[in-house]
Amino acid sequence: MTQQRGKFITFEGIDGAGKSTHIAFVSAHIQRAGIALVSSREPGGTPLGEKLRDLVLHEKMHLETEALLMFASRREHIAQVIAPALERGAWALSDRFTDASFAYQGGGRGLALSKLDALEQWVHPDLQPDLTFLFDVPLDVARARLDATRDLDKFEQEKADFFAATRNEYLRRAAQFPQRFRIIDSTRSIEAIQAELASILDALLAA
Ligand SMILES: Nc1ncnc2c1ncn2[C@@H]1O[C@H](COP(=O)(O)OP(=O)(O)OP(=O)(O)O)[C@@H](O)[C@H]1O
Ligand SMILES: Cc1cn([C@H]2C[C@H](O)[C@@H](COP(=O)(O)O)O2)c(=O)[nH]c1=O
Repeated sequence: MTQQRGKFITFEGIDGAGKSTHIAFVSAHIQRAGIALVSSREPGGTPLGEKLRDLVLHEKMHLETEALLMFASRREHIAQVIAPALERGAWALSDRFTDASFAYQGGGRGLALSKLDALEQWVHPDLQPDLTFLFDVPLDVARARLDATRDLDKFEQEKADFFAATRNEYLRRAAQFPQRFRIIDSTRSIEAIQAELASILDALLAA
């Protein structure tokens, strides 16, 4: 019998929207259904990808260098982690994927979306998430959450207009691909959000 391909789930949102808070919950919910999974992040997810992450989150660089490094990290992540997991029937969870490149490098920084389309076609022509959670909050809510918790990296130090453009591009992508995106209103309590995540996951588990 052929092994059924696993599902690929991605988590997106502007910094501070709350996506990382919910990944452990999603992971535990899927594992309770008896499904093996891998959970990783972008940029990063492999030893090489984590080195690229350190560079791209802390060094100033040309916008196109930044986009290329995001896709370099992604190429390695797909080859080493995501594709092998899906092929053996495990599910793969990724804290950010290509929608983040469209939102941050395209929306936030203004890189032509046609260049991102070309990179996407080159790096993963046949791979798209089965489900993308977009954790959505107004900018002031995200900023207040970030300020309360940590030292800010290069992206997190960007100004409100950068995040407004990033959020708009996320919402544009969600409207473009409604079959895979679920927009999660992340102004609600963590418990209310997790009840919604559980019901979306249960539908996917039953499919
Ligand atoms: N629904 C929520 N209500 C209140 N606080 C929240 C909520 N979700 C997350 N937080 C808090 O906001 C902070 C940022 O959350 P988290 O790290 O999950 O954000 P993030 O979107 O993953 O950010 P980044 O992308 O920068 O890693 C954390 O302190 C978290 O506890
Ligand atoms: C994948 C990807 C990420 N980014 C940015 C978005 C965030 O600011 C950081 C990653 O940090 P996180 O808070 O741990 O999610 O990187 C990007 O600009 N482009 C991308 O493709």
